[in-house]
Amino acid sequence: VLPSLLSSDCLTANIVKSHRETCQYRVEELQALRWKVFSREEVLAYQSKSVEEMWQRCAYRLTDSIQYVVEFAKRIDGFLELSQNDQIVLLKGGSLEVVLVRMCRSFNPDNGTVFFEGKYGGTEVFKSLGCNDLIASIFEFSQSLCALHLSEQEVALFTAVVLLNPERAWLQDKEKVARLHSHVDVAFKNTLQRSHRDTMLSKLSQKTLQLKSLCLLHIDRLRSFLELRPLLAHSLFPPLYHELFT
Ligand SMILES: COc1ccc2c(n1)CCN(C(C)=O)[C@H]2C(=O)Nc1ccc(OCc2ccccc2OC)cc1
Repeated sequence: VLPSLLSSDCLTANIVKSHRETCQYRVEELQALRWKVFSREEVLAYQSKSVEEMWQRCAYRLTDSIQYVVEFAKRIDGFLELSQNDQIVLLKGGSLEVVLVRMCRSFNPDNGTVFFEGKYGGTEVFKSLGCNDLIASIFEFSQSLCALHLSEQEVALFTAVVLLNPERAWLQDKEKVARLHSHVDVAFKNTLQRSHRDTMLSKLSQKTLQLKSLCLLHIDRLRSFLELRPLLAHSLFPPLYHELFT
């Protein structure tokens, strides 16, 4: 038992450290900004932006976050030992899922606002995107994830489990990813048991299903936005966003 517990604790420490180094904003910073809510005028300004400009702004903001998720993945013991192909498959399939889990740290459940471009705003800020169902689902997901009151350690381990998903299509060495995934899963379960939070596991598996449908909805809304503007994708979005989602 001892060796596996030691290695599991080492992996937990590595993942928590990797999260802390790549989480982009510390929770304290995000909490301290909660009072900075967009004014009526600022909301109206966002709502008068074109669909294209709003999609571009969101794509750039999300791509900022995704770059931190790429760095998080690279610091997880074992990730860089996977083939390049499998590293890209896991990031293509999981980076937005990780961003959406991390986003709960920058969501204020008391007034249903999320951090965006320096202040907090509600769903009305994103109206000109023209995909209120995607935005509503993201806010509902953040609200329900906040209700679990995940610690930073739990966010770190949960996002590592989400990222190292051996069921992603096109993996070359599925067994190798499955071994890495099971090590992280054991580390996560040990951590939850020690803090008597193992009731969390069933709730988190539901969250994983919701993440999958959220990301499919994002791809679907992005596709319908682009099918009317075929040439725009290359000029409008950061290359990484384009590479991951189109
Ligand atoms: C990792 O956690 C976080 C949380 C928040 C932020 C960040 N990181 C990076 C810094 N950031 C800044 C600078 O604004 C925040 C941000 O991106 N906020 C934000 C962006 C887009 C939103 O909805 C639109 C949308 C969501 C999903 C998919 C497609 C979408 O639209 C096309 C909502 C909020």
